[in-house]
Amino acid sequence: MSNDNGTSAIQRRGLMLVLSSPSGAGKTTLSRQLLDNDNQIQLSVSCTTRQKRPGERDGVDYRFVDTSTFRGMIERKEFLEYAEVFGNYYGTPRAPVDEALAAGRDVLFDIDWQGTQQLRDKGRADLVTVFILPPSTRDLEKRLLTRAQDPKEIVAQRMAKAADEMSHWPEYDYVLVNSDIATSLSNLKAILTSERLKRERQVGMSGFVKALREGR
Ligand SMILES: Nc1ncnc2c1ncn2[C@@H]1O[C@H](COP(=O)(O)OP(=O)(O)OP(=O)(O)O)[C@@H](O)[C@H]1O
Ligand SMILES: Nc1nc2c(ncn2[C@@H]2O[C@H](COP(=O)(O)O)[C@@H](O)[C@H]2O)c(=O)[nH]1
Repeated sequence: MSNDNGTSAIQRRGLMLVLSSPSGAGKTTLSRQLLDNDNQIQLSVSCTTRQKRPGERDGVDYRFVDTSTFRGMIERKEFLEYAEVFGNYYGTPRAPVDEALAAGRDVLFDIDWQGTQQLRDKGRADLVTVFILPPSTRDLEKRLLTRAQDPKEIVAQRMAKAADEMSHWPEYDYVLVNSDIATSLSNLKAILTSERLKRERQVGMSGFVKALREGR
């Protein structure tokens, strides 16, 4: 695994980049753009019991499962975290995350504050958390309506929860106000780059410096 500061083949530990926000602030949009721009990070595909939206693909956007399948996965401890959000279950399958991190790859999570708290409670050293805020409540509602993928009553339900969800912003390492998507993407990439360059994540650095000091 190489890092991004010009030194190649220096091994580093993978990190877990978590994005949370009130529904409609732009997590999914930002995640897709980040994944398109960065080949060292992969999406954690969650399981959910909610209905598939038009255009969503099973196994790509989510794994769509029924409630009894989800409960079975809880019992078998197959989730790294799970929560009930807007009346449906959502959970992060554990195995793909463990595999990616072990291979030194980064994992991107689009999960709510409850799931983030569970990961934090497990003391995951590789956690980097980002909360995304909309520029205004009006913009948030406009985004949910123009996304045009949920019925009006679902949009109203999500708007009713937004204030509660936004109260969790101080629990996160970074906070972005997603006004302009290009600026937000650039800020997110800056966070990722800085976090990757942290000394403790560059586990191959000691060997590299040793070789340098020996004149190799
Ligand atoms: N900076 C932005 N400016 C204008 N529109 C945006 C911006 N970011 C996202 N959007 C639009 O807002 C809508 C909601 O975005 P998105 O689906 O990414 O939100 P989300 O936070 O993932 O929501 P959810 O939690 O419901 O999955 C989409 O139609 C998207 O194109
Ligand atoms: N705790 C978890 N929350 C999750 C997970 N996957 C998605 N989510 C969050 O649910 C809401 C609603 O998502 P939507 O796709 O129905 O709009 C949103 O806040 C997601 O971040 C998960 O695995 N665990």
